[in-house]
Amino acid sequence: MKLIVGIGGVTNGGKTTLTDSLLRALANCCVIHQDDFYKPQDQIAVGEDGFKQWDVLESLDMAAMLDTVQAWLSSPQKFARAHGVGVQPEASDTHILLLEGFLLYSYKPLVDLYSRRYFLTIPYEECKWRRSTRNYTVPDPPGLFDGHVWPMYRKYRQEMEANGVEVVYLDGMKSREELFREVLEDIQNSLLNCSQEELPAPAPACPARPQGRGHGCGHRTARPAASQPDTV
Ligand SMILES: Nc1ncnc2c1ncn2[C@@H]1O[C@H](COP(=O)(O)OP(=O)(O)O)[C@@H](O)[C@H]1O
Ligand SMILES: NC(=O)c1ccc[n+]([C@@H]2O[C@H](COP(=O)(O)O)[C@@H](O)[C@H]2O)c1
Ligand SMILES: [Mg+2]
Repeated sequence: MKLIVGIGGVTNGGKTTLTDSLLRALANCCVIHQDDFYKPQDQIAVGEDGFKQWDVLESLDMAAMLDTVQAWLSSPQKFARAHGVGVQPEASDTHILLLEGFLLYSYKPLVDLYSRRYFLTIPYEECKWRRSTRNYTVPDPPGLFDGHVWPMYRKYRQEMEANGVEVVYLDGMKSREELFREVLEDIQNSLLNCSQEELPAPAPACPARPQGRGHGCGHRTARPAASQPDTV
């Protein structure tokens, strides 16, 4: 069984922190960080606003990211070994790939590959404050947050919602521990549901189980969010 889980959402929402904790807790689990697919700095366009456009999809080599996901899909065991992840023989049928990044659900060829799409949100003020404490490889010039980062976040999120991409919203104001427990439990439940679907048909005496949609576990759509925190 293969499960691709997206840990997406706003910059400084806590994606990398949460992903690191999940990676330590889950067996046979690999990670792909979207940040690793930034194009070289001299290929990042400068907008009419004068800012380098770090927060647009075109600044990322998404085709290369997709290739990496496909390499995992074609052989999770080989991928894990190549990335120094020990494969546990007793859990070897189940493999999880975490995709982590701020624009995970805006690149069409990737969108349907997720079994679960999480989306971390935090309010504007908190985001601006956390961002001011971060050191990126290229430091933010004055005004970048209000002039580029936050408007692009709003734009891509609105597009995602308008396109009907179903995500599970996570409130990034919760503690690291609470978020970790919530998501770990949810992933473990997904694994249980998937393994139920893969069981042979029940014996005639048992009540019939509802039929799956025939796409396999890795291609099911994430359930819609129960509620969306009003954070934009
Ligand atoms: N749940 C949380 N509550 C408060 N601060 C957090 C939380 N998760 C992460 N942080 C802090 O917020 C900043 C951004 O976290 P990070 O995981 O790098 O976010 P992202 O990858 O979404 O940009 C870091 O300083 C981190 O320690
Ligand atoms: N990794 C880099 O080379 C680099 C350079 C400049 C800005 N950034 C920033 O990284 C952010 C995305 O990463 P986080 O979601 O971890 O904050 C974007 O908002 C972008 O402005 C990254
Ligand atoms: Mg990060």
